[in-house]
Amino acid sequence: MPIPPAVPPRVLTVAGSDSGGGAGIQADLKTMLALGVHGMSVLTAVTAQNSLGVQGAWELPAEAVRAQYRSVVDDMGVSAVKTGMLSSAALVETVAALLAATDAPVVVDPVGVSKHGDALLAAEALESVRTRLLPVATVATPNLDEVAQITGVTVTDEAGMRRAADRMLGHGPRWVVIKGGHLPGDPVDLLTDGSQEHWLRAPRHDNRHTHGTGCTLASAIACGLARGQDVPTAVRAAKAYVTGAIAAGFALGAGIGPVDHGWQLRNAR
Ligand SMILES: Nc1ncnc2c1ncn2[C@@H]1O[C@H](COP(=O)(O)OP(=O)(O)OP(=O)(O)O)[C@@H](O)[C@H]1O
Ligand SMILES: Cc1ncc(CO)c(N)n1
Repeated sequence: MPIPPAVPPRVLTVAGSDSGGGAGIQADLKTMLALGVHGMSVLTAVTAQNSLGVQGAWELPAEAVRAQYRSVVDDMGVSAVKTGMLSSAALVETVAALLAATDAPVVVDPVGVSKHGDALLAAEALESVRTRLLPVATVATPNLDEVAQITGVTVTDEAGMRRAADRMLGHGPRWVVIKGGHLPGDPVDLLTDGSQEHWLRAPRHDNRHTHGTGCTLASAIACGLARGQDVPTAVRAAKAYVTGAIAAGFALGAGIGPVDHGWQLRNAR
């Protein structure tokens, strides 16, 4: 058996708990295990959630978020950070202030609503996302609903994705991935830093069990960055990983089941 490196790449997720295990902290930690890094977590909120929607959400105090972050970063160190559900303006501002002081690459998934349309971010927090969180992002990964909320651009085609990317980059992230998964046809994502443009195409899997796709993609990008990959390499690998996880999604519950974060491990058996 190969001897593992003494210090593995360490990825920290700052996100909410999804009791159904498809999205949120659970998706992030499973992705990190599957991609061979050490996963760590700062919990921002607890949701009661399943394949049918979000039945309840409870936010943690800013002090608890700050304390978790300090515990991890000051002792174990981080190679990359991923943010997900931040719930309120207070938590967005708290997390943005912590991240402004890190040298590690930061992947910001600006989570707004769940697949079922349940709010995971207060409307009044959007301005803090624009002015405090996006400027500290190495990569931001909005879906089309989040793009509309943040920039006001309604995207219906690839030209619209380009316009939306320009507007997103205006808020300060170094790179943006505009996720086109909600457009009809094969899912296309646009990765750009304003000078390079990469169109990432994959076959659409008609599996409706897609709970957690966005969290999984963002975490997988953070894993690649933690391994020292450049942004285009990390995003391409993450897209391949999430595509496989969607193809293998689990028909669990009466609604939208979770993607299978362990699909590569199962295939390898
Ligand atoms: N049916 C599908 N088949 C293949 N790829 C898909 C499918 N749906 C989405 N994707 C891809 O999955 C990734 C996540 O995109 P999506 O737009 O679904 O994120 P999201 O809405 O933030 O997800 P969630 O809210 O569940 O976390 C993107 O790379 C997108 O292109
Ligand atoms: C806790 C949590 N974070 C993110 C998402 C993404 O939609 C979700 N459904 N739940």
